[in-house]
Amino acid sequence: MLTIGLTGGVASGKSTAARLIAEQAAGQGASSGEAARLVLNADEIAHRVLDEPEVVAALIERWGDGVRRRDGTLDRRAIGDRVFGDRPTAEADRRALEALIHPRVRKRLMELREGLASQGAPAVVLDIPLLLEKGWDDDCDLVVFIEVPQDERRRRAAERGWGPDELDRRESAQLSLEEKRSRSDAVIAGGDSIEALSAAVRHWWNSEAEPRTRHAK
Ligand SMILES: CC(C)(COP(=O)(O)OP(=O)(O)OC[C@H]1O[C@@H](n2cnc3c(N)ncnc32)[C@H](O)[C@@H]1O)[C@@H](O)C(=O)NCCC(=O)NCCS
Ligand SMILES: Nc1ncnc2c1ncn2[C@@H]1O[C@H](COP(=O)(O)OP(=O)(O)OP(=O)(O)O)[C@@H](O)[C@H]1O
Repeated sequence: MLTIGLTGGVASGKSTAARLIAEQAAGQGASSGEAARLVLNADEIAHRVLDEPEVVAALIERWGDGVRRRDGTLDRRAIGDRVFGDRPTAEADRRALEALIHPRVRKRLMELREGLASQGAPAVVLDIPLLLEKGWDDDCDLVVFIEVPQDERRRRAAERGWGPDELDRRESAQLSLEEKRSRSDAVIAGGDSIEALSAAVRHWWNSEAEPRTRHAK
């Protein structure tokens, strides 16, 4: 099974690119559900981990009731303010959060990947924002950088409801775009339109990835 990892700037549309790659991997005639199961999204897994009772308890013990919503679940916005903000404690808080969340995300990712391999899936696409930072690219046969100009990414971040500085705060907690780009095997332009992204993915898949599916274990 070919393992493809995605990287890029924040709000570069990695999830959209992942879906398009998975559609190529699943092949013509595959349903959208069959393609979607080939994508493993670390943000989604991390959000589920944040619902685990021992994780909720540990974070409330660290930060108090300010990170808890009325219904008892964690308030991701409040946690984001602590770990990406300008507070002097932000970096230490982020490291503590990652130390709690990442081993659980990693375990789940590996289980899901094993499951796909045992079902004979042709490929898996890892949509993991911190792929390179955490060395999880070691698990990948191919790493793809999704390139989107910063003003377009800012526009998409604003559509998510993020304030003007949120993208910079999060990006400054990640490797530089230059490093992500230089450590990738391929660069796919994802700024113009979904149609252009789709065509670029198709071209890359046919020339670089599909031939590898025949050799990948
Ligand atoms: C801080 C949290 C609660 C904020 O939740 P929120 O819903 O606002 O953001 P979401 O999880 O959707 O992440 C959006 C983007 O923020 C960036 N981001 C998230 N966590 C981190 C981090 N630890 N370091 C750098 N950037 C990050 C990524 O680009 C990600 O795609 C959440 O991101 C979190 O729990 N982060 C720690 C776990 C983690 O590292 N997740 C990333 C994948 S493993
Ligand atoms: N090539 C593109 N052209 C136009 N719009 C796009 C393109 N790629 C993604 N989008 C749009 O941008 C928005 C964000 O995309 P998506 O959900 O894939 O990003 P994401 O995966 O959340 O971002 P991140 O890279 O931070 O993980 C979506 O509304 C999506 O439809």
